[in-house]
Amino acid sequence: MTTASTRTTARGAVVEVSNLRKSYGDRTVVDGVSFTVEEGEIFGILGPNGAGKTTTVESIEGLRVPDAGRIRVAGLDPVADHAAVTQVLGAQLQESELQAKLTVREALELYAALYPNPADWRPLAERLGLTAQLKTRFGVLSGGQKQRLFIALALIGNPRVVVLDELTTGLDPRARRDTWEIVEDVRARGVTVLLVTHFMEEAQRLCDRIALIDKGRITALDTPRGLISRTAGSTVISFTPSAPLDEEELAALPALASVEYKDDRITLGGTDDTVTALLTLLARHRITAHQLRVTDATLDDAFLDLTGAA
Ligand SMILES: Nc1ncnc2c1ncn2[C@@H]1O[C@H](COP(=O)(O)OP(=O)(O)OP(=O)(O)O)[C@@H](O)[C@H]1O
Repeated sequence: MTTASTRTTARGAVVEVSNLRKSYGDRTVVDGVSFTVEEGEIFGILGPNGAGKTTTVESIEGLRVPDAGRIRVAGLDPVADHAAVTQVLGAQLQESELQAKLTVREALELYAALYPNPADWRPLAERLGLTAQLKTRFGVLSGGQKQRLFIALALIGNPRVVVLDELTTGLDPRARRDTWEIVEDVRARGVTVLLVTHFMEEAQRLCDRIALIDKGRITALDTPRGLISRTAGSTVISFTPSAPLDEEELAALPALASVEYKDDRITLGGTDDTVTALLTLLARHRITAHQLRVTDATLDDAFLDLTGAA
């Protein structure tokens, strides 16, 4: 289980979003979104397709102009102070933004030249495992290598905040895990990370806090653990009883959220209180619980529960 959610982070807000609204025609796609990102945290934005995630982060980057609301990045307005914001905020490029013929080294040099105090690209390339690819053209890099280059380019201006949108989409599980380690390393160096993702496992592993966005609104904002504990049935208990159990007695267990009977196995959703009471009930009837498993609900369960996407 990740320790990310237990880190202490509060060093002051570096990104502030207050009552952000954006419509396209008569469709409101961001409808009063507010949150703050603390310096040094990995803040996740999670939500179904079309929820308004990219619109929100691109407004923070100053690439879209909000209809209403207030955004500050390190105290700066992303639209009015756009040039200054690009110096403190590094954004991941989209694939279409790099020419296929450019080598990794040329891309690093080109982007370093955009900043007054860029990072030295050599150790950056080394850290991201790109040293062997410096002469390779962008067009022939693997998906994982391209993502590493995008992370390097997002970091080359020594930003305080980096925005990573759909970072690991299309990567194989190995490359995805390698990328997660890189993101953790970026944060360990004091950079605040704003991460947009579809992957629950990624959000659970990396994020200190997550804003769940659905239909342009934040439906929950908490640590991964906090989101899971809001789920009805955050603890899942399954077992095979050695003798039949009274269904009414089971139904009366405290904090019980669900009961499922399948073959001779019983699965309950509940809390720690449910587990304790179940064990007492079993002991009272001298019933043994074979293959007793007690597991936590996952962020997946919380997501479905909290976005109503089930
Ligand atoms: N420039 C635009 N013009 C018109 N509609 C747009 C524009 N950009 C986004 N939209 C619409 O706004 C809604 C939110 O889009 P957005 O890209 O912010 O969602 P998202 O949560 O990032 O989705 P996904 O996970 O699919 O990338 C979508 O329905 C999208 O079609």
